[in-house]
Amino acid sequence: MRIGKRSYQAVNWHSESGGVQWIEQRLLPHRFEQIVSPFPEEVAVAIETMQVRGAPTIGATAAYGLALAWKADRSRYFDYWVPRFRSTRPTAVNLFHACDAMQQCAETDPSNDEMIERAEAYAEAEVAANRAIGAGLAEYLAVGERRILTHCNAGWLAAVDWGTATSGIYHLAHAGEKPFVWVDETRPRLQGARLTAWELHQEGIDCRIQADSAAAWMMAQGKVDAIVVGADRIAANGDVANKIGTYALSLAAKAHGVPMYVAAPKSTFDLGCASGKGIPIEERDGGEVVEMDGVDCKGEVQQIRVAATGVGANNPAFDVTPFENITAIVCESGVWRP
Ligand SMILES: CSC[C@@H](O)[C@@H](O)C(=O)COP(=O)(O)O
Repeated sequence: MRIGKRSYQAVNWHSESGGVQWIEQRLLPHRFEQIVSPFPEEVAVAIETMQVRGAPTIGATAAYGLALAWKADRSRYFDYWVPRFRSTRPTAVNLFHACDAMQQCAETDPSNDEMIERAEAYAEAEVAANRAIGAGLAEYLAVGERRILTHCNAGWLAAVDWGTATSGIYHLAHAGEKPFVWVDETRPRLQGARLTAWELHQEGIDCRIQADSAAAWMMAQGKVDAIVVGADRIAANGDVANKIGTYALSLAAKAHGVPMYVAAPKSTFDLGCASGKGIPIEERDGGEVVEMDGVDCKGEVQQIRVAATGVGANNPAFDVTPFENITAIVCESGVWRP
């Protein structure tokens, strides 16, 4: 999608250098920087430290990283590199599907180029899926549901390109409609305020950031026509793991009769997981809750602490929304009603 007049993807193969290129998402929206690396360990660290994040982007980045590992260190591929990438983050199942796909390819003893082609095919399939999801979603949202609330960043930064939740919004805008988006800031890492609002702004889409705790009140006042979120893992019964706060949104949506759509590619489904009870939820450092960074009046990045020193913080990164709170799950092959 666009930044200014140029199109970018969140992660891609950088053929000039034979490495992986990604957007350093922790610097956004204040600084735009792309990193290129030929080292699989640096790619694994980029996933762990959330330089890249969002379920489909995590999967594609791991696929590229494993193509690099095949080239750099083939003898340790199965025993070290595949487990190394699988350990980078626990909740988004796309990561595990990508590792499985690259492992299967490696078992056929391919050339380095074939492994890179496999990773590219993996990433391209995600982009095609997201585009198709958007076309399906746009049909729903075009029927009067134009004040859309979204949570976290399920945009193109999270999904290589197009986004999952945002894809429908972009399709509507490209068709000349004028969607409006309430962007939940998404505590504690603020993916909504930092990333989604920036993405939408770059695409010229009207949006407004709000505190997560404002969402239910906006629904109570009839100012939200639909909620669209992404997912990190969808269990076989339709329970959906997504960014912390999604479950609370679903309760408010149900109470106010607001439709809640989940937009996700098939790579986010985990049919081996019977229900949300089996989904591993990432626990992150409490520092993310009590510390913040941003730019000061001179444009320099500063970190501040908002709570008393020595007070601990609880930081579950995801929650599970039960299927009965979800109106529909839109994926590339159609619409599923849990
Ligand atoms: C299209 S991505 C959907 C989800 O991955 C997204 O909503 C989300 O929860 C991302 O979490 P993050 O911790 O930023 O990787």
